[in-house]
Amino acid sequence: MTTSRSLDLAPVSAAAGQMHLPGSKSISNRVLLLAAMAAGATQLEGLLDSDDTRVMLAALRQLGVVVKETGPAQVEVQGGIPFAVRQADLFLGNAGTAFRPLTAALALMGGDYRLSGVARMHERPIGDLVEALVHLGADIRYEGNAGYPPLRIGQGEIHGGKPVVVKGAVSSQFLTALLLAAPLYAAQASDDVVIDVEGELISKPYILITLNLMAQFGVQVERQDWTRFTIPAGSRYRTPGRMQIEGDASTASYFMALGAIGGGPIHIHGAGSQSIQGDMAFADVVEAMGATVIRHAQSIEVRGVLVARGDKLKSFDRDFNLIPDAAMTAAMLALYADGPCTLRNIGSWRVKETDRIHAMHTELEKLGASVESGPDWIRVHPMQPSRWKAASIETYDDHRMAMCFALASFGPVHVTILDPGCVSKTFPEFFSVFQSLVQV
Ligand SMILES: O=C(O)C1=C[C@@H](OP(=O)(O)O)[C@@H](O)[C@H](O)C1
Ligand SMILES: C=C(OP(=O)(O)O)C(=O)O
Repeated sequence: MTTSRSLDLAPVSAAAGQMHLPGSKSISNRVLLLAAMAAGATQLEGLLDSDDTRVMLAALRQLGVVVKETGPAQVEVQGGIPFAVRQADLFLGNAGTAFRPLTAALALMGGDYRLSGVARMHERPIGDLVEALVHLGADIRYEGNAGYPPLRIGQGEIHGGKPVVVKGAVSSQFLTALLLAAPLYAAQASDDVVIDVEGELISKPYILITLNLMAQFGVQVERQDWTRFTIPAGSRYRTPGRMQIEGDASTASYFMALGAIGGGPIHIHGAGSQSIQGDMAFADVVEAMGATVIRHAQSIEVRGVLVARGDKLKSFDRDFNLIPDAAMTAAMLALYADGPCTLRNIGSWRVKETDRIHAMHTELEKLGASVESGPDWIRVHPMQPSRWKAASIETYDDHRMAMCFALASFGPVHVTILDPGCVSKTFPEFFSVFQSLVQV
């Protein structure tokens, strides 16, 4: 039964069927901004319709960018810089992919802006990005705590010449933000724009998404390893005319998992071997755990074991730095493994929609699981059949907590998901799609 406050999931035994992924969040928010910065009209097809893209769309419209809805999941963006509106107060919810890139773009736009979000967004760090932009001459002030939103952005005096230095250990979105915004001043610059990464860079595959999409909008970035990125002087965005957005690979992870523990086959349409998203590597994770994966160009099929009948997946001890979002799904699969599963190098979980290491640890224990965790790792022990406890799972306003814990319904107890509506951050229809694929 569904209420707005909770969703009761009865034990399920198997899963099979077909599903179509909603558009990729990471790609949708990048191409909305790219299309807004590229002169002329861009048709975007397959756009994600969720909280994170709605705040980006609303912000762009507030900034004077004309965006017309031309069909389902389809918009036409009339781009051009600078944006027409030079003064705006923008609310960006909890969308990192809107907040970070808009901070960089608006810092170079020559207007006066205020950027804020939900309370949790004001606890998510942005200092490394602000520091890089301020060194470049941007005028950015913290309205509350130093290092965190809300931000006030003024006109600044951007000076080129030196490399822009950014740290990448807290979030790759800071580098993505600088890269996406770089053509705003590379267009007029007489020298190439150089961005250097200081120290470790996490979540690297997301940078490849950024570079790929910038190239589709006419800007070729030269990458030297993961330390130096060069945007040629004179680079400016050109509209590709039309762009098809692929399905969301992080969302695909829940359905790959469903095939792996519910027998399958689950056929996931919208992203496959041609995907530009790093989270497609979650297919390798389920494969290593014993599932059979068939990769098509734009879809993927997963068959697996029947954990409700007592079958087991193989355990793992793995570094998940490259796929931090899909990693949460792997933590759930650990319940059905043949030994303890360790997820390493996931320190960024602490600063996402919630402290995900804490949240996962706490909620898995409510189900009866034995869990250990440290600053940047978590270990989940497989569930013994007699240990399962019916539980109400807190979701901490984190869409991935809600989507992950749906996978607990393969245990023998009822699982209640609290505030299931929080899936609207990236996949408002998640639970109806999930329920259409499972059998009691
Ligand atoms: O650039 C992106 O689209 C994203 C990068 C990742 O963040 P971090 O780089 O902060 O790990 C990821 O967790 C987030 O959901 C989307
Ligand atoms: C970390 C996430 O989101 P954001 O884009 O807000 O960083 C996520 O979707 O898991």
